[in-house]
Amino acid sequence: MEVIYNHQEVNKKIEKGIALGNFDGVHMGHQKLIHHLLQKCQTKNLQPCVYTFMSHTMPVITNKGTLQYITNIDQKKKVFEDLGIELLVLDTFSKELMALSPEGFVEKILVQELNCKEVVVGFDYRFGYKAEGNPLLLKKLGEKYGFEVSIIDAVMMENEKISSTNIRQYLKNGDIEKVNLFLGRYFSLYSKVIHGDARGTKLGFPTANIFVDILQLIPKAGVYATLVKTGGEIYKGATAVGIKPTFEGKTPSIETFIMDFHGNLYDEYIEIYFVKRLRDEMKFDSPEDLVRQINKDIKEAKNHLQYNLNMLK
Ligand SMILES: Cc1cc2nc3c(=O)[nH]c(=O)nc-3n(C[C@H](O)[C@H](O)[C@H](O)COP(=O)(O)O)c2cc1C
Ligand SMILES: Nc1ncnc2c1ncn2[C@@H]1O[C@H](COP(=O)(O)OP(=O)(O)O)[C@@H](O)[C@H]1O
Repeated sequence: MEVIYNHQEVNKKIEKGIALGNFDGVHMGHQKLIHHLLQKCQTKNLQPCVYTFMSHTMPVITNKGTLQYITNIDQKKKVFEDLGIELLVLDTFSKELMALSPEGFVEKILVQELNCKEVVVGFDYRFGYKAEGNPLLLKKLGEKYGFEVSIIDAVMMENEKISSTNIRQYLKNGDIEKVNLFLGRYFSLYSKVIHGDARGTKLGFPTANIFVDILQLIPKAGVYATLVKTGGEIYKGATAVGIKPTFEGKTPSIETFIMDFHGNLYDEYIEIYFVKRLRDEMKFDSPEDLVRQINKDIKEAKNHLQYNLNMLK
């Protein structure tokens, strides 16, 4: 899959089918949309492309601060590539772009720059100045400029609409199983191993602490059964999310004891897949009490994970 960071660098000669949206999470609804696009592209011999922005557009449009994301750019790239997208355009949501009317966006970006012959969007897609354009307008503009538009309905699961907003709420509540159901894969964090307080080894449980971008949405504080990918291998893990109240911690950290692993992970990138929430984070009276509980957590995590190890590629 080719990744381009500026619409001006796209090869205009190639006719494309394009999926439009923010795609945070690349959840089951997004995946349905992508599958629809791939089918259309195959029938019409078009290059399947996703056109999206480096950062979410809504906080910029509504001027409401920032929005934490479910999937970072690296993860989005991987999921789109795995789905079969051939070109990913990660454009900058610039002032010029923002100022384009809905028709201006269609004419300048979709038609002139991207050579678009097919567009697929979700039912709630908005575009153009102040997000004034909707899917019906896009359909009309498609007739004028010569491309077909498909509008994909919300995908439902357990009587609920799958949406990035719902997934964000479930993550905040620690309902990781619902998050995983809606994503159609395990929620994961992909980041670099950093130094912690160097206490883990002394306690008998070294933990790989990862760097967390303030824009990354993380699951509710607590202990989780996780799978950990490092060096191409997958291990079982027990991950603590929180401030370590036992040690009067203040800043949130994410740290993982990796089972059957020995080695140095500092500065390596690891991916942590959240499988099940085990308990809330607690303040223990002594480090010994914490260690007793960590032993129990590891046993419990192991039990939950024994059938899940093969679920990851
Ligand atoms: C499975 C597991 C569960 C944990 N649960 C708690 C907890 O409930 N409360 C707490 O204060 N710290 C908890 N911790 C975090 C430990 O306090 C932490 O691993 C230790 O302080 C080492 O930190 P360091 O890596 O920064 O040196 C947990 C760690 C693990 C691996
Ligand atoms: N089984 C393991 N699980 C997690 N980290 C391990 C393991 N074995 C060795 N390590 C290494 O030990 C480091 C954690 O040691 P720890 O004493 O907790 O220090 P820190 O506070 O810097 O995280 C990890 O970053 C990793 O490099």
